[in-house]
Amino acid sequence: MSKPKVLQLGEIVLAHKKWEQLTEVAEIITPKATNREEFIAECKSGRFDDVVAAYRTFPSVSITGIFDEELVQATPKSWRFLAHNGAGYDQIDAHACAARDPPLLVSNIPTIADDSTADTAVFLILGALRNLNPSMQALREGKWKGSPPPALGHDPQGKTLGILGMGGIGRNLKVKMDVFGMKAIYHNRRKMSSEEAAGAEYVSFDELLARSDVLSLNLPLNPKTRHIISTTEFAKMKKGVVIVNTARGPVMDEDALVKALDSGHVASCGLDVFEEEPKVHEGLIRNPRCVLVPHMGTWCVETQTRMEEWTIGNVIEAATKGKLVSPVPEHVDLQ
Ligand SMILES: O=CC(=O)O
Repeated sequence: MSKPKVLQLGEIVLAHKKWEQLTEVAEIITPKATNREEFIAECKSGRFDDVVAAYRTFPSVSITGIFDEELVQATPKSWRFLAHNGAGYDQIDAHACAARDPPLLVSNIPTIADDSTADTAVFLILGALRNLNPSMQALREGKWKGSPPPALGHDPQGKTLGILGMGGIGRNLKVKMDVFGMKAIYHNRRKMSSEEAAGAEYVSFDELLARSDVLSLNLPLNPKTRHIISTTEFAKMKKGVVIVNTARGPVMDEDALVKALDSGHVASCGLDVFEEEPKVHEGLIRNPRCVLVPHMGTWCVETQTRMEEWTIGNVIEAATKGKLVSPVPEHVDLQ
């Protein structure tokens, strides 16, 4: 009997052993396309007609483009599963995938990225709050702390950490920042139990904005959360607030952030994600009070290995059992 076909969209960098397990149960094919137009043509050409599942990475978007309605409609009906190697799946329109007949079911990696992403947020909180970046920059320019030295930073102890989005990463961050003596409040679509929120206090969105000394964005990007933080929201925050974003750039209006930084209303920020990656707003680059990291929240051997392994596990389950291990929340009831 022939093996089910799996489409590989993106490289396997670390989890080679797990990939071997997949090759024992599935035949792997790779696209010939080098851009979206070619990929859609390849989908329509019949070359993927027996594909049942695909493995995909973030960078493979350079070949396929985003999985929107147009692309989803071009995929063959045999292709039922899309295993995404990442926590955030904003490159995939989960609703268009669900609406296809039959649905194209999507999985992500639910908890594996929590530690490393929260760790990145800790780094950014401390860096931005303590105002470490100007003198780190001055040191490399041979100017020691810089002249005059930068404004004094602030201790995290006793400050209020506002968490917008209390999922796995928000919760993980809350627990870690307890050690630094921060008091955590949060806002989320739904109020969680005290245990789920690790004891953080639930507040309304406006109260979160008004009370936070540091505001950390930990929510997924979707049409409802795009620019959830913009001019109106900055105006409701304390003067001197610190903003940290390890979620997705477009949840915050970058132009509005730059204006709030320039006016001094926002004291400093720590960003791992940007609105138009890899482009970074000039107003952020020129401002030494911005701690900037080029989307490296999960850039660690251990996490990346586990992310690849988990995603391959989803593909194996799909190819051999016709279901996913960790479907995205929108698709849980569809399989
Ligand atoms: O940004 C990283 C992820 O969503 O996994």
